[in-house]
Amino acid sequence: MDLNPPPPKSWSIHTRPEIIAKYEIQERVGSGAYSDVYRALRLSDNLEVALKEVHDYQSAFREIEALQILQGIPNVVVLHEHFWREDEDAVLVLEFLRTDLATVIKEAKKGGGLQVGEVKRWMMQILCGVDACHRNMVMHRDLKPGNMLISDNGVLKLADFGQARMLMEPGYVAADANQEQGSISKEEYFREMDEVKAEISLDEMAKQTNVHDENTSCHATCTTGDIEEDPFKETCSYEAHEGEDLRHGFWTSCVGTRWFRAPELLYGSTDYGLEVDLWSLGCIFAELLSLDPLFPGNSDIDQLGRIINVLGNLTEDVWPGCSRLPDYRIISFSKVENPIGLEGCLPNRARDEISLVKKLVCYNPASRAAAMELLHDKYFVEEPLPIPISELRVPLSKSWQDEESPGEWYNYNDSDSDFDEFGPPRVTTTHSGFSIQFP
Ligand SMILES: Nc1ncnc2c1ncn2[C@@H]1O[C@H](COP(=O)(O)OP(=O)(O)OP(=O)(O)O)[C@@H](O)[C@H]1O
Repeated sequence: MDLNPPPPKSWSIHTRPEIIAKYEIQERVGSGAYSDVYRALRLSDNLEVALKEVHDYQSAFREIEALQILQGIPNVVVLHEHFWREDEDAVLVLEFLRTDLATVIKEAKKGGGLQVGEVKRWMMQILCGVDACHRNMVMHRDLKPGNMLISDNGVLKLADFGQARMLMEPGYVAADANQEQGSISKEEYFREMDEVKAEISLDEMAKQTNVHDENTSCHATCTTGDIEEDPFKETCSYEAHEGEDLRHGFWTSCVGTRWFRAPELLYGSTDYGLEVDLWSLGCIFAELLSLDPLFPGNSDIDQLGRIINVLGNLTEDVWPGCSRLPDYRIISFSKVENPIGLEGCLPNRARDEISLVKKLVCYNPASRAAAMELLHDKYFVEEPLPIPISELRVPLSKSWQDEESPGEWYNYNDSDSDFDEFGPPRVTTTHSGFSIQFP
């Protein structure tokens, strides 16, 4: 159902002379946790663009940096230019993309479904985009169908890099569906990422001060370094701006949209990597196959509960080392005797489709297949073949907000609501504090 957009959070874009001198603002077409997005025309040539006014410093910084690194990659949204002056919100000028993968799924569910050849072509485009991000050591951290925008001619583009992290200096070869891959192996890029993370000393981290904006969300953090420095002084960097909790590691676990959030994040990991994107990919692929979200949790505990009901309990047998996850001993679930398995979530789907999802939706991050590997999966070269991009059915517009969406960051910090929704927990005291068990 298309609903009217809520009122914009700011009208400042209409009063910015440097913007209205170059663009004619048409209408607001979307908004997110930190942004308002407008359709506009570039006065010089009438090109349709999206003006994304970002109300959060860190989010703007990350998005601009990631899009600059990923410039020229066919499956990533184009950043034409940006405006960002002191004391003003950043405004990103992006290519305008009318619809998204969430709308494709919604339309398919309304009637007709998706043909296997269509599913394969959407998947391949997603894989090309994610592979390019990972080759450039960009961890997106918020992959979901609504962040996969689609052009009128069927090209899918990853968007919304406001939560992305740059893991190291860019320079890897961009992925292209028609190009031979292999300039860097999965092992290499995960190893290099680990090395880079190891190089960041805790001393350096300790110099940083987090500034939490309680009115926005738990990932709205920045550092004193951020504020003082010109954000674009360095063309590339590995930023150690996170580290909310130096006892654990370098990253915040508070990222991504719940339904697509990897179990290591749900268990509070701060030492995770590109594999969190691979989990999200698996959830998106399952949704393309079933037209329903794989794990539509209504709280973080419910999210974990749903995953456990499908994959079984998380134990050292399935993921050696999982018991060291920060919240592993705090949140425990009763034994699930008969997990339904991914087969149970994808009835009527072929074995090779389920096995593709299994390569991504698995507890142990090290077992998840890299995007590059999946691009070479036999699934994509077997009949029925992926249909040409020009034959994809593209919705004419985007459904506004999904009424059933998990509400992104809504109530993330409200742990009480999580517990209420899941059922009565059993709380016991332990030598290190307490433990909560859910039925
Ligand atoms: N390039 C674009 N072309 C057309 N519409 C866009 C574009 N970029 C964003 N939008 C629209 O604006 C909405 C908000 O954008 P986006 O998701 O990037 O913002 P956000 O504040 O980072 O969101 P989120 O709350 O998901 O983190 C999107 O759902 C989409 O509808």
